[in-house]
Amino acid sequence: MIVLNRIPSLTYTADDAPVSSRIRARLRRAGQPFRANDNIAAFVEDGELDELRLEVEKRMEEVLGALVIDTENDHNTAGTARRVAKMFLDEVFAGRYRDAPPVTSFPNVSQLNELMIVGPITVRSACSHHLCPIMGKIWIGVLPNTDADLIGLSKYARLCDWIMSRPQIQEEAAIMLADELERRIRPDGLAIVMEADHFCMHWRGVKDEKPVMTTSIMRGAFLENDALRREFLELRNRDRQ
Ligand SMILES: Nc1nc2c(ncn2[C@@H]2O[C@H](COP(=O)(O)OP(=O)(O)OP(=O)(O)O)[C@@H](O)[C@H]2O)c(=O)[nH]1
Repeated sequence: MIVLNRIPSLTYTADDAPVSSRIRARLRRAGQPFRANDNIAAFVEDGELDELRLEVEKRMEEVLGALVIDTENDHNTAGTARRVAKMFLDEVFAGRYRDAPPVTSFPNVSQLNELMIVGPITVRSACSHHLCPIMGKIWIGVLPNTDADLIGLSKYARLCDWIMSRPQIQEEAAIMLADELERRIRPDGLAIVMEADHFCMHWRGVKDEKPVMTTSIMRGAFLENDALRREFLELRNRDRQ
Protein backbone atom coordinates (compact mmCIF):
# COMPACT_ATOMS: atom_id res chain seq x y z
CA MET A 1 0.00 0.00 0.00
CA ILE A 2 1.28 3.50 -0.82
CA VAL A 3 0.76 6.05 1.93
CA LEU A 4 0.15 9.39 0.24
CA ASN A 5 0.03 11.49 3.33
CA ARG A 6 0.73 11.05 6.99
CA ILE A 7 -2.54 12.79 7.88
CA PRO A 8 -5.25 10.39 9.02
CA SER A 9 -8.20 10.33 6.65
CA LEU A 10 -10.96 12.79 7.47
CA THR A 11 -13.86 10.41 6.92
CA TYR A 12 -16.24 10.06 9.83
CA THR A 13 -19.11 7.84 10.87
CA ALA A 14 -22.36 9.38 12.12
CA ASP A 15 -21.30 8.80 15.76
CA ASP A 16 -17.93 10.34 15.18
CA ALA A 17 -19.05 13.47 13.29
CA PRO A 18 -16.46 16.23 13.25
CA VAL A 19 -17.27 19.12 15.51
CA SER A 20 -17.77 21.45 12.54
CA SER A 21 -20.63 19.17 11.35
CA ARG A 22 -22.27 19.25 14.77
CA ILE A 23 -22.11 23.04 14.91
CA ARG A 24 -23.35 23.36 11.31
CA ALA A 25 -26.29 21.03 12.06
CA ARG A 26 -27.27 23.21 15.04
CA LEU A 27 -27.09 26.36 12.92
CA ARG A 28 -29.21 24.79 10.18
CA ARG A 29 -31.82 23.55 12.67
CA ALA A 30 -32.11 27.08 14.06
CA GLY A 31 -32.25 28.59 10.57
CA GLN A 32 -29.20 30.72 11.38
CA PRO A 33 -26.92 31.83 8.55
CA PHE A 34 -23.23 31.04 8.93
CA ARG A 35 -21.66 33.17 6.25
CA ALA A 36 -18.01 34.13 6.64
CA ASN A 37 -18.83 37.35 8.48
CA ASP A 38 -21.58 35.94 10.76
CA ASN A 39 -20.92 35.41 14.45
CA ILE A 40 -21.75 31.81 15.46
CA ALA A 41 -20.64 31.93 19.11
CA ALA A 42 -24.11 31.03 20.42
CA PHE A 43 -23.92 27.70 18.57
CA VAL A 44 -20.50 26.62 19.81
CA GLU A 45 -20.72 24.66 23.07
CA ASP A 46 -18.17 24.62 25.89
CA GLY A 47 -14.99 22.83 24.86
CA GLU A 48 -15.92 22.73 21.18
CA LEU A 49 -13.57 25.56 20.23
CA ASP A 50 -10.65 23.33 21.27
CA GLU A 51 -12.05 20.49 19.16
CA LEU A 52 -12.58 22.85 16.24
CA ARG A 53 -8.98 24.06 16.46
CA LEU A 54 -7.80 20.44 16.21
CA GLU A 55 -10.10 19.76 13.28
CA VAL A 56 -8.90 22.88 11.40
CA GLU A 57 -5.31 21.85 12.12
CA LYS A 58 -5.90 18.39 10.60
CA ARG A 59 -7.57 19.84 7.54
CA MET A 60 -4.87 22.49 7.17
CA GLU A 61 -2.28 19.72 7.27
CA GLU A 62 -4.16 18.18 4.33
CA VAL A 63 -4.07 21.48 2.45
CA LEU A 64 -0.30 21.68 2.96
CA GLY A 65 -0.06 18.07 1.76
CA ALA A 66 -2.09 18.97 -1.33
CA LEU A 67 0.34 21.84 -1.95
CA VAL A 68 3.06 19.15 -1.96
CA ILE A 69 4.85 20.66 1.03
CA ASP A 70 6.84 18.13 3.02
CA THR A 71 5.73 19.10 6.52
CA GLU A 72 7.42 15.98 7.94
CA ASN A 73 10.91 16.95 6.87
CA ASP A 74 10.66 20.73 6.55
CA HIS A 75 11.38 22.16 9.99
CA ASN A 76 9.75 25.49 8.97
CA THR A 77 6.34 24.06 8.16
CA ALA A 78 6.26 21.26 10.74
CA GLY A 79 3.99 23.31 13.02
CA THR A 80 2.31 25.46 10.38
CA ALA A 81 -1.08 23.71 10.38
CA ARG A 82 -1.32 24.13 14.16
CA ARG A 83 -0.26 27.79 13.98
CA VAL A 84 -2.71 28.59 11.19
CA ALA A 85 -5.61 26.92 13.00
CA LYS A 86 -4.81 28.91 16.14
CA MET A 87 -4.44 32.13 14.13
CA PHE A 88 -7.84 31.66 12.40
CA LEU A 89 -9.86 30.66 15.46
CA ASP A 90 -8.23 32.74 18.21
CA GLU A 91 -6.92 35.76 16.34
CA VAL A 92 -7.84 36.89 12.85
CA PHE A 93 -11.34 35.30 12.71
CA ALA A 94 -12.04 35.31 16.45
CA GLY A 95 -15.01 37.63 15.86
CA ARG A 96 -16.92 34.67 14.37
CA TYR A 97 -16.44 32.38 17.37
CA ARG A 98 -16.40 34.70 20.40
CA ASP A 99 -19.26 36.52 22.07
CA ALA A 100 -19.37 40.29 21.73
CA PRO A 101 -17.06 42.09 24.15
CA PRO A 102 -18.69 43.43 27.32
CA VAL A 103 -19.73 47.02 26.70
CA THR A 104 -20.11 49.28 29.72
CA SER A 105 -22.75 51.95 29.28
CA PHE A 106 -23.45 55.09 31.31
CA PRO A 107 -26.63 57.11 31.55
CA ASN A 108 -26.48 60.34 29.57
CA VAL A 109 -27.04 62.42 32.72
CA SER A 110 -25.90 65.69 31.13
CA GLN A 111 -28.28 65.08 28.21
CA LEU A 112 -25.35 65.41 25.78
CA ASN A 113 -26.42 66.00 22.23
CA GLU A 114 -23.20 67.24 20.63
CA LEU A 115 -21.12 65.71 17.89
CA MET A 116 -18.55 63.20 19.19
CA ILE A 117 -15.91 61.62 16.95
CA VAL A 118 -13.79 58.54 17.72
CA GLY A 119 -10.92 57.68 15.43
CA PRO A 120 -8.85 56.73 13.72
CA ILE A 121 -9.48 53.20 15.00
CA THR A 122 -7.17 50.65 13.37
CA VAL A 123 -8.94 48.05 11.26
CA ARG A 124 -7.48 44.55 10.86
CA SER A 125 -9.59 42.22 8.80
CA ALA A 126 -9.38 39.80 5.87
CA CYS A 127 -11.30 39.69 2.62
CA SER A 128 -13.72 36.80 2.27
CA HIS A 129 -12.66 36.25 -1.34
CA HIS A 130 -8.96 35.43 -0.91
CA LEU A 131 -8.52 35.57 2.89
CA CYS A 132 -5.89 38.28 2.34
CA PRO A 133 -5.49 41.00 4.98
CA ILE A 134 -7.46 44.23 4.95
CA MET A 135 -5.71 46.96 6.94
CA GLY A 136 -7.22 50.36 7.49
CA LYS A 137 -8.79 52.97 9.71
CA ILE A 138 -12.27 53.87 10.86
CA TRP A 139 -13.74 57.13 12.10
CA ILE A 140 -17.05 57.07 13.96
CA GLY A 141 -19.20 60.15 14.51
CA VAL A 142 -22.05 60.02 17.01
CA LEU A 143 -24.78 62.49 17.78
CA PRO A 144 -26.01 61.03 21.10
CA ASN A 145 -29.65 60.75 21.97
CA THR A 146 -30.36 62.63 25.20
CA ASP A 147 -32.44 59.71 26.56
CA ALA A 148 -30.14 56.86 25.54
CA ASP A 149 -27.04 55.54 27.32
CA LEU A 150 -23.47 56.43 26.35
CA ILE A 151 -20.79 53.76 25.97
CA GLY A 152 -17.15 53.90 27.06
CA LEU A 153 -14.78 55.25 24.42
CA SER A 154 -12.64 52.11 24.21
CA LYS A 155 -15.76 50.06 23.50
CA TYR A 156 -16.00 51.55 20.00
CA ALA A 157 -12.58 50.04 19.25
CA ARG A 158 -13.51 46.72 20.90
CA LEU A 159 -16.76 46.38 18.94
CA CYS A 160 -14.92 47.38 15.78
CA ASP A 161 -12.31 44.67 16.36
CA TRP A 162 -15.01 42.05 17.07
CA ILE A 163 -16.76 42.79 13.77
CA MET A 164 -13.60 43.16 11.69
CA SER A 165 -12.01 39.92 12.99
CA ARG A 166 -13.97 37.89 10.47
CA PRO A 167 -13.61 37.33 6.73
CA GLN A 168 -15.37 40.42 5.44
CA ILE A 169 -16.02 42.64 2.48
CA GLN A 170 -15.54 46.27 3.38
CA GLU A 171 -19.06 47.46 2.51
CA GLU A 172 -20.73 44.80 4.69
CA ALA A 173 -18.23 45.26 7.52
CA ALA A 174 -19.03 48.98 7.75
CA ILE A 175 -22.80 48.31 7.70
CA MET A 176 -22.46 45.60 10.38
CA LEU A 177 -20.58 48.01 12.61
CA ALA A 178 -23.19 50.75 12.03
CA ASP A 179 -26.06 48.34 12.83
CA GLU A 180 -24.33 47.12 16.00
CA LEU A 181 -23.69 50.66 17.24
CA GLU A 182 -27.23 51.83 16.43
CA ARG A 183 -28.65 48.85 18.32
CA ARG A 184 -26.51 49.59 21.37
CA ILE A 185 -26.54 53.39 21.65
CA ARG A 186 -29.64 54.43 19.68
CA PRO A 187 -28.00 57.71 18.63
CA ASP A 188 -29.78 60.58 16.87
CA GLY A 189 -27.12 60.32 14.20
CA LEU A 190 -24.30 57.96 13.28
CA ALA A 191 -21.51 58.42 10.75
CA ILE A 192 -18.84 55.89 9.82
CA VAL A 193 -15.97 56.36 7.39
CA MET A 194 -13.71 53.40 6.70
CA GLU A 195 -10.56 53.57 4.60
CA ALA A 196 -8.66 50.37 3.94
CA ASP A 197 -5.92 48.73 1.94
CA HIS A 198 -6.87 45.37 0.47
CA PHE A 199 -3.86 43.09 0.22
CA CYS A 200 -5.65 40.97 -2.37
CA MET A 201 -4.89 43.91 -4.67
CA HIS A 202 -1.31 44.52 -3.47
CA TRP A 203 0.20 41.13 -2.77
CA ARG A 204 -1.48 39.32 -5.67
CA GLY A 205 -4.03 39.97 -8.44
CA VAL A 206 -3.55 43.40 -10.02
CA LYS A 207 -0.55 44.02 -7.69
CA ASP A 208 -1.33 47.70 -7.47
CA GLU A 209 0.28 49.57 -4.58
CA LYS A 210 -2.01 52.54 -4.29
CA PRO A 211 -5.72 51.73 -4.19
CA VAL A 212 -7.50 52.41 -0.93
CA MET A 213 -11.21 51.73 -0.60
CA THR A 214 -13.29 54.32 1.25
CA THR A 215 -16.76 53.53 2.59
CA SER A 216 -19.01 56.16 4.08
CA ILE A 217 -22.19 55.51 6.05
CA MET A 218 -24.40 58.37 7.25
CA ARG A 219 -27.52 57.73 9.28
CA GLY A 220 -30.14 59.84 11.04
CA ALA A 221 -29.05 63.42 11.69
CA PHE A 222 -25.92 63.00 9.53
CA LEU A 223 -28.15 62.31 6.52
CA GLU A 224 -30.59 65.10 7.23
CA ASN A 225 -28.22 67.84 8.40
CA ASP A 226 -25.62 69.00 5.85
CA ALA A 227 -23.78 71.18 8.39
CA LEU A 228 -23.38 68.26 10.83
CA ARG A 229 -22.13 65.97 8.07
CA ARG A 230 -19.65 68.63 6.91
CA GLU A 231 -18.43 69.19 10.46
CA PHE A 232 -17.80 65.46 10.91
CA LEU A 233 -15.96 65.13 7.58
CA GLU A 234 -13.86 68.27 8.20
CA LEU A 235 -12.85 67.12 11.68
CA ARG A 236 -12.00 63.69 10.33
CA ASN A 237 -9.90 65.22 7.54
CA ARG A 238 -8.06 67.31 10.11
CA ASP A 239 -7.22 64.09 12.00
CA ARG A 240 -5.67 62.62 8.86
CA GLN A 241 -3.19 65.46 8.33
N1 LIG B 1 -16.57 45.17 -3.34
C1 LIG B 1 -15.50 44.63 -2.73
N2 LIG B 1 -14.67 43.87 -3.46
C2 LIG B 1 -13.61 43.34 -2.83
C3 LIG B 1 -13.31 43.55 -1.48
N3 LIG B 1 -12.16 42.89 -1.17
C4 LIG B 1 -11.77 42.29 -2.33
N4 LIG B 1 -12.63 42.57 -3.35
C5 LIG B 1 -12.63 42.14 -4.76
O1 LIG B 1 -13.30 40.92 -4.91
C6 LIG B 1 -13.06 40.47 -6.23
C7 LIG B 1 -13.05 38.95 -6.32
O2 LIG B 1 -13.05 38.72 -7.70
P1 LIG B 1 -12.87 37.32 -8.47
O3 LIG B 1 -12.90 37.64 -9.93
O4 LIG B 1 -13.87 36.34 -7.98
O5 LIG B 1 -11.44 36.84 -7.98
P2 LIG B 1 -10.06 36.89 -8.75
O6 LIG B 1 -10.19 36.19 -10.07
O7 LIG B 1 -9.03 36.34 -7.83
O8 LIG B 1 -9.89 38.46 -9.01
P3 LIG B 1 -8.60 39.39 -9.10
O9 LIG B 1 -8.38 39.96 -7.74
O10 LIG B 1 -9.01 40.45 -10.08
O11 LIG B 1 -7.46 38.55 -9.57
C8 LIG B 1 -11.77 41.14 -6.67
O12 LIG B 1 -12.09 42.07 -7.67
C9 LIG B 1 -11.29 41.87 -5.40
O13 LIG B 1 -10.57 43.06 -5.67
C10 LIG B 1 -14.23 44.34 -0.73
O14 LIG B 1 -14.07 44.57 0.48
N5 LIG B 1 -15.29 44.85 -1.40
